[in-house]
Order: sequence, then structure tokens, then C-alpha cells
Amino acid sequence: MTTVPSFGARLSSVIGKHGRLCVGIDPHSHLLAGWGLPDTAAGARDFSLRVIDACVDQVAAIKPQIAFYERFGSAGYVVLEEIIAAARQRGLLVIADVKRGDIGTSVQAYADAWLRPGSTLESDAMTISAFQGFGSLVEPLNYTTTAGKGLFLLAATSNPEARDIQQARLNGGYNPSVAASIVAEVQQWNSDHRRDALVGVDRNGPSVGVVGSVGVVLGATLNLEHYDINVNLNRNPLMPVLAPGFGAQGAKLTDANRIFGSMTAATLVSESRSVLNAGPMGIVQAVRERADEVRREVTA
Ligand SMILES: O=C(O)c1cc(=O)[nH]c(=O)n1[C@@H]1O[C@H](COP(=O)(O)O)[C@@H](O)[C@H]1O
Repeated sequence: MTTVPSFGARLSSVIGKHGRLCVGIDPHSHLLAGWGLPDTAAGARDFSLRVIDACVDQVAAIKPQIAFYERFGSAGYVVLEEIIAAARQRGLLVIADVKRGDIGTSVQAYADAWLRPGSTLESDAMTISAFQGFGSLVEPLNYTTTAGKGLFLLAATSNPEARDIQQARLNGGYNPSVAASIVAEVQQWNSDHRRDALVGVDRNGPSVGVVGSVGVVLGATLNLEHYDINVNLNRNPLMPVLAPGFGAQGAKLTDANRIFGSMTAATLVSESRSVLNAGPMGIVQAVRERADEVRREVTA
């Protein structure tokens, strides 16, 4: 069992302190141009460090989307190493949006890259795919209990073209949908590892209660009933939810409680472009205003 605070405990505490906003750092070419920065690794570095500055003490987490750095090759990875470390040093939880998945032995290497303490890319959590089977995730799951790390498994993603696959039923018939079965596996894992979730819970500071270290990605653009996901069937510990789809993809904050029901308690509202569009002069204010709005509108 881990002797460091679990990811769930840390998430519970940052949500208690700062609310549920997670700012996605996605240095699109068009955003770099709008910020007056070159479309290079150096431009992505400058952009990311300014966003991190704006997020410190305002939001729960940041989520760099690795593809926007990977497009610059090794120079992009050097930038990632620097910005992940900078954000973590300043108290932000870093969710590496890498969406990795493979056979278990290869997933182990991905987990070593993104979750192993001391790795140059060490983050607090990573997004991951269970579409090669929940059992392929044994090694990253081990990092949640031995090193206080977190995972967000893709379950019902925000993009409409994923619906057919994620709503499909296991072996056809009346079995659960692919998405619902991932949610069920995660809830079961968190219940089975409840003792780990309790490690490091700060009972005096603000928190949202006991939160598990393994969560799911559920798009805010979706009707989760169509995936047979009962959002009011949250267990103890609470299951973290990473919820992209607000802002640029059209989901409204005022609908968050209806969409996520009792799961709202440990839901991170994730937004990238809608915040990043503010540009270098407006980013500090944009982050503050959005974080305030999330605290006001998304309450458990
Ligand atoms: O895992 C994710 O973060 C993710 C899952 C999903 O279902 N949908 C989704 O949009 N994302 C990511 O969330 C971010 C959304 O960006 P915006 O639409 O600009 O807020 C992008 O970096 C996506 O890669």
C-alpha cells in the first residue's frame, strides 16, 4: 500500500480548495499565432508557462494534451518535461493527456514514462484506454496504489463519432455497453482499494470526501443514459470523472449537475480553447472568471 497521499486524496483536497476546473493546455497552431508566438517548441513553452502562471492557486488541475508537443518531436518532449515539472512544483495537479493503450507489457512502459516517480515526464495522472481490456492496465493501476498516481480511463468520450463503439453492448444482447462496463470496472477497483483512497486524506482541510484514484472520462456533450451509465449510482469512494466538452465543444456549465448527477462531487470540468482563446493579455482574468463560474455553477 502507498505511503504517499493517494491521487484521490490529493484530488479531493484541491477540489475542496479551488473547485472543479481543469484547464487543458493545447498549444494549437492557431492559438500560438493568436498569442503572437511562433509555431515551434519554444512557442509552445512560452504559451504553456504563461497558462500555468495563470492557473496557480486558481484551478484544481492542468491537462497538457501531449499531441500538441509531440508534433515538435524531441524538442516538444523537452518542453513537456519542463512544463510538467514547473506546474507540479507550483502545486498544480498535472493530468497528462496521453490516451495510451496497448498490450499489458507495453502499457507498463507507458506507465513508467508518465507515472513512475523520478521519470522526467512524471505526472500526477494520465488518461488511458481500456479498449484492449481492463486487464491490460495492471501496471498503471499498480502505480495508483504504490506511488499515489491517478488514471482516467476513456469510457464515453465527447466526440460524436465514438458513439457506436462506446454504446455497443458487450457480446450483444442486454449486456452493459462498453462505456458502462468500463465505469463498473473502475467503481469496483476503487471499492476494492478503498483503504488506499484514505491514505493522506486531510481531515482538517476542505475536501469533497473520500475519492478513489482511478477515474473515467465522460464527455459533457453526451446523454449518458444512452450509454446506460447511471450517474446517480456513485459509490464510496467517489469515482473521479474527467469531463471534457464544456466551452468550445458546446456543453454548458449550467447543465453540469444534471449531466453528472451525484458523480458531480468528484468531476473535473475540463476546458481548453474556451479559456486559451483569451490570449496572453487576457489569460489571467479568463482563468479566474471561469474558475469562479465553475465554483458557482458546478456544486455537488
Ligand atoms: O481525454 C480528454 O481530455 C478528452 C476526452 C474526450 O472525450 N474529449 C476531449 O475533448 N478530450 C480532450 O479535451 C480537450 C478538449 O479541448 P477543448 O474542446 O478545446 O476544450 C482536448 O485536448 C481533447 O483531446
